Amino acid sequence: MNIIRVKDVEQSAEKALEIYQNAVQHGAKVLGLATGSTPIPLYQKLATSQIDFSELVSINLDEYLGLDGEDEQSYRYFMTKHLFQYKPFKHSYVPDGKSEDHEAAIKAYDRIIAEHPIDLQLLGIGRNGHIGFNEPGTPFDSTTHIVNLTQSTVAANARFFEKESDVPTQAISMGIASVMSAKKILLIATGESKAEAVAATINGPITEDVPASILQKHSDVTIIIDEAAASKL
Ligand SMILES: O=P(O)(O)OC[C@H]1O[C@](O)(CO)[C@@H](O)[C@@H]1O
Repeated sequence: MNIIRVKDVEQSAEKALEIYQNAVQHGAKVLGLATGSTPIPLYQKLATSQIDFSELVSINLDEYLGLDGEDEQSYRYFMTKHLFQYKPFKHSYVPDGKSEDHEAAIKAYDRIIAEHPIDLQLLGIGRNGHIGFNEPGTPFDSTTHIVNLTQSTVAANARFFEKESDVPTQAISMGIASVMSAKKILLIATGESKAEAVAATINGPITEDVPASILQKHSDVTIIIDEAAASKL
């Protein structure tokens, strides 16, 4: 694991931008993307950068079940708002949260990942160590699947909704094995609320109780953390 400690959120985004510039210059063709508040400063820098994504493919980690791409709370909408409207990709895949046939949507997404091997996978991390929507207890060999969100995750994501009861309780998420299949992984964690999860991910045992701890087994992981997120290392 390559740990990059930075002073604050701004520096985390600057450092992450360098990694994207380098990856695209070296021929990256498929970018695994994440949502949540952590990646927003990076997306702002990518949106105003000189990088051309029009020949690249993006594959997003997850999508709430029951929301379609036009729903302002959907992750497709989030990605369009923060990145795709400024930097279109050749194709941007997001799991289908509105499919009537979840099994078909899951199989289709696994096929997309198999046909487009991810060169650089961006991750945030949940306060409970989740990656994507892979909550604690998710098998390390999981591929795309339907997840039941924990109360901690529903509460953490409620800030984007009118009220907590509006937060979907299920999502369709790339699995941990799907994430681990990426050639390179970049995890960004900022803020005190992630300090425990970061310490468990980097120094803790590899356990399904902390999904991100599996990253210790990946050959090319970079973790960018600010001082607050590094405070329990
Ligand atoms: O970056 P945030 O908003 O703290 O979210 C942390 C994690 O929670 C999720 O948004 C899922 O709830 C992940 O996609 C994200 O990595």
